[in-house]
Amino acid sequence: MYDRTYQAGELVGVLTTEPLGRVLDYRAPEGGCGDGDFVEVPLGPRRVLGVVWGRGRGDWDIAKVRPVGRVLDAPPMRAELRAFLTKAADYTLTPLPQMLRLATRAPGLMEGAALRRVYRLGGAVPNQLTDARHRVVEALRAYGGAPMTLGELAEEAGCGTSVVKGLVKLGVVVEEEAPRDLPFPVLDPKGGPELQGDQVAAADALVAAVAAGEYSTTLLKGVTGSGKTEVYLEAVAECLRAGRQALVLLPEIALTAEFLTRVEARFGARPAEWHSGVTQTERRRVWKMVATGGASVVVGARSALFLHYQRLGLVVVDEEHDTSYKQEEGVLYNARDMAVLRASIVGCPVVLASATPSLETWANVEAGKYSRLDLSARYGAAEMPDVRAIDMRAEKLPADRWISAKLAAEVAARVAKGEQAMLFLNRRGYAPVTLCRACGHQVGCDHCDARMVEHRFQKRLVCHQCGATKPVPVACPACGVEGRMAAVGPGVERLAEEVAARFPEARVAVLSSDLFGSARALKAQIEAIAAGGADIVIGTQIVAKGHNFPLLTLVGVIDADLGLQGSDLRAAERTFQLMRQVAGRAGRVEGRKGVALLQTHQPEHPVIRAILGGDEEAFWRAEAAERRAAGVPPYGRMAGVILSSPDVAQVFDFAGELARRDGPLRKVGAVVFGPAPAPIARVRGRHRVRLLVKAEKGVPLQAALAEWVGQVKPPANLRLAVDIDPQSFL
Ligand SMILES: Nc1ncnc2c1ncn2[C@@H]1O[C@H](COP(=O)(O)OP(=O)(O)OP(=O)(O)O)[C@@H](O)[C@H]1O
Ligand SMILES: [Zn+2]
Repeated sequence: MYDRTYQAGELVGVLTTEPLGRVLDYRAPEGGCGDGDFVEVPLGPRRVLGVVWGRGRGDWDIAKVRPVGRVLDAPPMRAELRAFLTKAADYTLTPLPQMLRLATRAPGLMEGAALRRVYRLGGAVPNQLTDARHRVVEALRAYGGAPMTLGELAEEAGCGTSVVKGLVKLGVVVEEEAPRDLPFPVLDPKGGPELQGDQVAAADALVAAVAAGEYSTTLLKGVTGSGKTEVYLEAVAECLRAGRQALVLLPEIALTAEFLTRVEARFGARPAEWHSGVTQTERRRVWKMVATGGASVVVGARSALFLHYQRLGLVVVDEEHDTSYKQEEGVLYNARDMAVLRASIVGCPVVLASATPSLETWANVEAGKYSRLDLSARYGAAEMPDVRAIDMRAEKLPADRWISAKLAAEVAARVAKGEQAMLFLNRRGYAPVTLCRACGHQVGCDHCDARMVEHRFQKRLVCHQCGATKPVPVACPACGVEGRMAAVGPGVERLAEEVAARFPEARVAVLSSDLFGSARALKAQIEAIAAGGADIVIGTQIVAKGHNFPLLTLVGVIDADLGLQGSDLRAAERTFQLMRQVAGRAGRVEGRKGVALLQTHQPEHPVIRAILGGDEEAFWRAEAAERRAAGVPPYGRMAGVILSSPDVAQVFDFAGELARRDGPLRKVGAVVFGPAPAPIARVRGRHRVRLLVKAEKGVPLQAALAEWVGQVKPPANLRLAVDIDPQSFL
């Protein structure tokens, strides 16, 4: 896609974010325009944002072709990004306008540069602040001193604007007219820790890859606590020296705060931050600065892949196995795979870091497509934890208790020594089921085929599918008998109750994504735990990822079998990754050896044995052999088609017709399975039906899929989504 310029009046194609299904023809404006220019074009009565996308097609009534309104004052979109969007759209079968929307999600793109009034911390030292005033100061600190508009600041602090104005009078907060969009401070690549053992060779290899300035993908596999982060930050440093930009993707916003602090310590200033929790003002600044070179390092969530890098030199995907890299709503894409695609188009290296890589990545290494670097020991003298099973069949626990005597004794021993214990249960809320003891009825959601989960903290039942809530009923909604509704099974809140009863002296902290109003509150809690502010930590999967709790020496997994149920083809892989990851939180400091105890009803299960045995390569080989035999990913290809409609008969009829007209799929040897009701057969009042397409690796599946679904036009209220390489089968 080479760039051309067009003289005034020449026909140009313009791609907009409107769902039109095609690039529209316009005439180049006075002064001409070029490929990639951001333009404002008339569309019906409106003016919309677009990007010049090649020469005009000329297949439009020439008398109706209108001129481009104006060329915007923004750096043009590079050919590289246009090519990436095109290929990503083709790969995920997403209409191009929807892809463009991912790349233009910055506010105010159509406005020019101007001054605006912003607020930042001033010199005056605050003392004796009211609660609301204190929150304003904290909000400014949390964003590392980045200025905010009055509205943003008041919203972040949860107070009225008069509180901010009051602080301005005191000199604690400064009000000023600032040019929009200041560049980010320059990061200093010098310094960094002295690397040890196999860290040295790994960092050298990554630095060399950055210096080469060519596409390559490297798996950086290192046991938990081995220094993967320190190693890839050396590659980031090399990128800074070479005057290129680095992107570090993290799987979860909750991890960014800790990570930014770490980058600041290493490079002397904070990098740009990009995710859904960032203010509009800051988003706009990041978008512009990335495009003009005023930001050299971006730390972000998957959507940071769609920024307009001026000179991208490195992409790091941390915890590359993490399922949250798969976007499950709107455009269905896997950020890890798209990172590799973008890097291959730009011509820069990708680092995939993980202690427990995905089988996809492992297989790509085996096939010689990716290279691999290993860090086999923890940093310093810290040792890997012992992992052991507790056979729950022998434990005979009463029905409302979940901590075995063995685990309880270990917890008590840690608490007595002043160390920390973590209890892991991957279930939010108080109890997964609310049941009537008189008739057996289970309370379900009114809009979904899902049971309501009791959240005692909120005093409500919550649907984890659609978010609907209702009070816990006193009388059974089915039989009307009062006072027999009972909570069945444990969630973290209920586990916390058991812990409080059994260890009344211990300080207990519960970490679950729904218990924190903001990322900041969660960060504060994590810091408090790291500093020794709790004896027992109870958590869902947010505790498994990336955190460093130096005092933690015991991890107890309440139900190691939880992930093994169900028919997901990745159940074994996911359980293995999660258990190894959570066990890896224990004993991260030298002299404090850690232990992980897995409560299980099936200690002989091959996956549980693999987790205990710790022979990872053997596990991957066995898992790979099974998938190969079954012809499923990564050794075969899959695509899911999810159809939904308020009308159950209509959606089954339509799915049935699609399944019968499978000619385009058969041409490439692909087979369609279904239709079948989706495991969650109704969400938000819509009935859901799935089709699954399986094909051999290497066949042109996307083209066949496009032809196949293109044969029949869905009725107006039926939604059809194609999920290439599906990760979840709900
Ligand atoms: N060469 C080094 N010099 C000083 N400290 C180091 C070095 N390597 C690692 N560390 C420290 O050891 C700890 C673990 O390192 P790091 O967080 O980079 O490991 P990781 O492999 O990314 O861990 P995880 O997979 O568990 O997230 C950190 O506190 C880090 O600062
Ligand atoms: Zn629901």
